[in-house]
Amino acid sequence: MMMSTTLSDSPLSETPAPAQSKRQLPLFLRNKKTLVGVVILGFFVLVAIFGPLLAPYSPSAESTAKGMSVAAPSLSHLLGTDQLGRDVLSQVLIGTRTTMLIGVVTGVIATFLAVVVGVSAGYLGAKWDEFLSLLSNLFLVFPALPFLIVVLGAFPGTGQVPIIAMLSLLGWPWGARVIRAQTLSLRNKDFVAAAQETGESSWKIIFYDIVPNQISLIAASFVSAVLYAIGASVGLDFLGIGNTSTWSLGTILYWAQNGNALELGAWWWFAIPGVLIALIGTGLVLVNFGLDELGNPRLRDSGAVSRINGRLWSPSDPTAVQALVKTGGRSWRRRGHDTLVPRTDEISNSSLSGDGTNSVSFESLQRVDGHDRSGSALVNAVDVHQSGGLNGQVHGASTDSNILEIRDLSIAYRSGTGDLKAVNNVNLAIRQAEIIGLAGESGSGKSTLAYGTCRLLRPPAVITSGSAIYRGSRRGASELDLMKVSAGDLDRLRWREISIVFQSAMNALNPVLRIEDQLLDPIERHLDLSRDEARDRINEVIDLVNIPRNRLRSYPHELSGGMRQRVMIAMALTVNPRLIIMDEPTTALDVVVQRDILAQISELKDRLGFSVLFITHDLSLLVELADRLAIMYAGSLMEIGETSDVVARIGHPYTEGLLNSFPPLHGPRRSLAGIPGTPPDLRDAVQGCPFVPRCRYSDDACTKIHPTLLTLDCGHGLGHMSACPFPERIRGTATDVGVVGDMTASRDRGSYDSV
Ligand SMILES: Nc1ncnc2c1ncn2[C@@H]1O[C@H](COP(=O)(O)OP(=O)(O)OP(=O)(O)O)[C@@H](O)[C@H]1O
Repeated sequence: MMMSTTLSDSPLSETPAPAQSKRQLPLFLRNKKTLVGVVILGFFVLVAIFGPLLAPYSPSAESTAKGMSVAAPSLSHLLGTDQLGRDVLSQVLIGTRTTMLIGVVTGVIATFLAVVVGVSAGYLGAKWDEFLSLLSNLFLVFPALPFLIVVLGAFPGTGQVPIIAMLSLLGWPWGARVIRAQTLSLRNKDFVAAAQETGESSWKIIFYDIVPNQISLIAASFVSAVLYAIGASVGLDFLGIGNTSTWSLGTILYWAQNGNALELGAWWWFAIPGVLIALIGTGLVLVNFGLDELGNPRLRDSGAVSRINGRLWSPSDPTAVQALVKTGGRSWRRRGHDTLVPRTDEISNSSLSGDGTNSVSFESLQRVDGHDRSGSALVNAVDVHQSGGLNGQVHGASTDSNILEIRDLSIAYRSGTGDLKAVNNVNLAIRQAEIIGLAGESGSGKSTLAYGTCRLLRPPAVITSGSAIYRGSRRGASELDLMKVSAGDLDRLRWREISIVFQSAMNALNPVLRIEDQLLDPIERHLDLSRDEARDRINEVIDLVNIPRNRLRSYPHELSGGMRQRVMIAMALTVNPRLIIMDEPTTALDVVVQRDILAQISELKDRLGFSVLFITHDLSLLVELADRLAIMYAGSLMEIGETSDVVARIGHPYTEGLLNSFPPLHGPRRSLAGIPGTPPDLRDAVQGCPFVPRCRYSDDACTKIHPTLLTLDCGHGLGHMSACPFPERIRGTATDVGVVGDMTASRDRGSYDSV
C-alpha cells in the first residue's frame, strides 16, 4: 500500500497558501515590513505636505502669559510649550516638513550623482573606472563634519541650501560604489554583449540595459541617501551648526537642549521630536528591506526554506554547490563520532592509484561502510506484475535493493496567482548500482522532482505530499524518510550519500578557488582524513575522471568545459556517495566530449557501484546510457521501464515523440519529427491525459481518463509501465528508433478512474 505524507508531515510544507487579500496587493507591498514602512513614511509625507496648514500657532510666536513657559501638554497646546511659551506641536508640524525636504532633495541629488559616477565607472571601465573610483574613495575618507562646519559657518542665514548642497556632495560615494559593482557584473552579461554586438551606442545600452536592471538597487540607494541626509541634518541642527532660525526636528532638539528640557522634566519638548526622527528612520529602513527583496526575487518568496548551515540554498545559486559540500568548518582528523573512518590496514592495502601511495581507496571505504558495492552487486530483477495496475505504484516495487523510493511525491510552486503543480504524485524507485534516466521536455518537472527529493528546493516550492524513503544509510537507520529527517541529518546525508552534479559546472565551481581546494571541501566535511590522506583521495578521484594531476592547481576558468564537468563529477565522487543526481551534466558540451563523459560515468558506475539519476531532455542520449528510463511530462511520469523495453516497445505517444525529436548518438541518420504544440500550463487544472492536445492517437476517451502508470504485459525484469491506456495504438506507426513489438495492454480499462 502506498504511504503518503500529508502537507503537515513535511518539514518543507509549513507554508500556507497566500491569503486572498495579500494576493491583491502589489508585489512590493506584500511584505509586512515594507507595508509598515510605507504606512509610516506615508504618514510623514502627509505631515510634511499639510502640517504647516494645520499648525495652530506660529512656531516662533512667544507667549509671556503666566504658566505658559515650559507648559505640559494641554488642550490649548497639545504637545506643550518651550521655555519661551512657543507651541511645540506647531514647531513639530513645520519642522517635519523641513527635515523631510532636506532628506528627499539630498536623496535625489546624491542618488543622481551615484548613478552617473557608478554606471560610468563600471561601464566605461579602464581609465574612467580608475579616476571615478579614486574620486569615490576620496569622498569616502573626506573629513565631512569639519568641512560642513566650515562651509555652513561661511554661509550663515542662507536657509537649507548649503546643508542640502554639502550633504549631497558627501552622500553619493556609497551608492556609487554599489552601483559600479553591479554595473561591472551586468556589463559581462550575455544580453549586454548582444546589444554591443548589434552596434548599439554605449549610452543606449546604459539607459536600456544597465540602468533598468538595477532600478531596485538605485531605489535602495536613494532610500539610504535620504536616511543619511535626515540623520546628518538633524545632527547638525542639534549641534547648532545648521540654520537654527529655521524650524526642523533637529532645531527643536537644539532649543530643547539649550532650554534644559531634560533637567526641567519637559519630556514633550525633546521626546516627541526624538520619537518622530526615529520613526522616519524606521520607515526608511523597512522600505529599504522591501526594495532589497524586490531586487532579489529569492529573498521575497515566502514559505518553506531549505538551509544548509543557516545559508539559503538554491540549485541555481552559483555558489550552492560550495554550500552543499562545505557545511562544516575546516577541522582535520575529527574523531569520536560516527563519521566514516577508514582502517589503516585497508588504507595501505587497497589504493586505487596503483602507485603504492598510502591513499584511501573506494574499495576500502565500501568495506568500512559495510556495503559491497562492486559492479557485480547488481540486484535481481523484481517482477512488478504482481503488484501492477494500482494507482501510485512504485516502479521497482519495495525491495531491499532500492536505495531510494519516491512515493506519491507532489511538489508545487506557490504564487500570488495560485499553485503551479510541478510534480504530481510521482512514484519512482532507484535501485542500487543502476543508471536511471529521467527524460522530458523543459518544464516537465525533472529538476523539481530531483531536488525536491533531497529537500533542496527553496520557497516558493512546497512539498504538498509524499515521501522519499532512503534505504541503508551509512549512519545506521535502515529506512529514512527524507521528507521527515531533521535538517542536521539531511546535511550529513547530502553529498556523503547523495551527491549532485549540476548542469553548469562554471556556475557551480567557485571561480576564486583552485580545483584542489574545491575538491578538498567535501572530504573535509564528510570524511575524517588527515591532510595527506585527503590529498591522496583527491588524486584518486581526479585520476578516475581522467584529469591530469597538474590541473589541480588551476582555477575553474583555466579549464575547458569538459574538464570542468569532470571536476564536478570528481567532486560528486570524493566521498563515495551511493546515489549521484546528475542534472543535464553534459548539455553544454559538444557531442564528442559528451560521449566521452557518458562512457566514463557508465564505467565508474560499474566499477564503484553507485546509482545515478540522470536528468536530461535528450532521450536518445539516455538510450545509450541508462539501465532504465522514466519519461516525465507535465509533472507526471508517463512511462517507465528497462531501456531496451521502452525503446523496443514504446508504451506512450509522448515517449515516441521524444525519441523522434533527437538524432541518435550513433547509427543511421533519420528525419526528426518533433512533438507539435507546447506542454500545458501547470497552473491550470488539466482534464484527462495532459498530453491529449499534442497526441496524434488521442480521442475523446483520453480526455476522460485519469492517467495512471500501469504495467504492460510485454515488459521483463522490473516491468514496463505506461500512463497511456491505449498503447496498442502506437503499433503500426513504428518509428525507426526501435521496433514496436507486439504489445497489448492486458489491463482492465475499467481500472482507470473516470474524471
Ligand atoms: N522557482 C520557481 N518558481 C515558480 N515556478 C517554477 C520555479 N522553478 C521551476 N518552476 C516551474 O516548475 C515547472 C517544472 O520546472 P523544472 O525546472 O522542474 O522542469 P525541468 O523539466 O527540470 O526543466 P529544464 O529541463 O528546463 O530544467 C516549470 O513549469 C517551471 O516553470
